[in-house]
Amino acid sequence: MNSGTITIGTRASKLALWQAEYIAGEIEKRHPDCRVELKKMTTKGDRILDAPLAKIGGKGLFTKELEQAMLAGEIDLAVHSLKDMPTEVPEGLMIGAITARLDAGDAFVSVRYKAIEELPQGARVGTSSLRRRAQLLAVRPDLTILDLRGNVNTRLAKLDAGEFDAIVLAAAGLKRLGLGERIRTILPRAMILPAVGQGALAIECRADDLQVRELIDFLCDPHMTAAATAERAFLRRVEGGCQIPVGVYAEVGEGSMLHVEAMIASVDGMRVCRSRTMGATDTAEKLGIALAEELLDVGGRDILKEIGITV
Ligand SMILES: NCc1[nH]cc(CCC(=O)O)c1CC(=O)O
Repeated sequence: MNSGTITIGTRASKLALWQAEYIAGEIEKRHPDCRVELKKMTTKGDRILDAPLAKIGGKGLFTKELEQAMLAGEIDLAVHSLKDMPTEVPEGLMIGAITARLDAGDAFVSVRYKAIEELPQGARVGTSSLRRRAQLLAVRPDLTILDLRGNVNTRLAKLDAGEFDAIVLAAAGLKRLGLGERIRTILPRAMILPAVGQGALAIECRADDLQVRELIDFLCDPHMTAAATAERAFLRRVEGGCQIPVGVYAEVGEGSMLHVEAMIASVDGMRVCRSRTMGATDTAEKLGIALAEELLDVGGRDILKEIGITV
């Protein structure tokens, strides 16, 4: 940060830009004498568009280049979708703030059909997420799940071109882009548990940059921070990324208790291990780990072993 100017690094997709501009606007509103600049960057996840993320492998596909630029001092902040952030943050960096979620849910989007129940036998549903695939197949084993990658606008264009009968996307991304009217239904959490951190933004900064840390502190949502702590602890314990079919959702409810719900499924949706727990918000990390242990013990470990992950 030089003379009141902060540089935010961002991916160049419409959604990433919207998110970075939103955070830049919030910072400037809160700190009128601070100027925020955006620096567009490309990540590995942006360059490889023809393969499912689970097949590309590796963690931090959407974050690594931004993190390297931050460590090199070229940018001061990176704004990410929390769900794109690996559970381990590189040495020297930290998540300085986690915002409230816009919407944690997954959206059912279709030209012809209003809801998943209306889809005919064998209907073609587009998603490259193993989590969505498994949970869709668990309730509708007849569906044909087809790979669908690309940014939100590309995915909608493929749906509109008739490649799919329906697609499933994060509701938050659609809403942020002003495409909320494309959502036919939000899939209920009883059917589809979201990805870790879905719908929330993470603002990453250098751990030793106290000035910037203080500047962004107002963006922290305490309830979401507790929820994210539990969700990310769960994911860390099951060694997950976008490579495995896991879903988890935490929320601070009545009496300030943190409720956590999670699932591990086989890729074909035939087996789903699902459970929930609750406790005080300051035990978020423990709750997430305990839930992971429970699910591993009731079948999750075997499911992960089949896809080559030993925990
Ligand atoms: N996987 C890519 C990605 N990362 C964040 C979002 C949406 C916004 C969010 O979840 O906060 C999306 C698109 C999607 O899953 O449909």
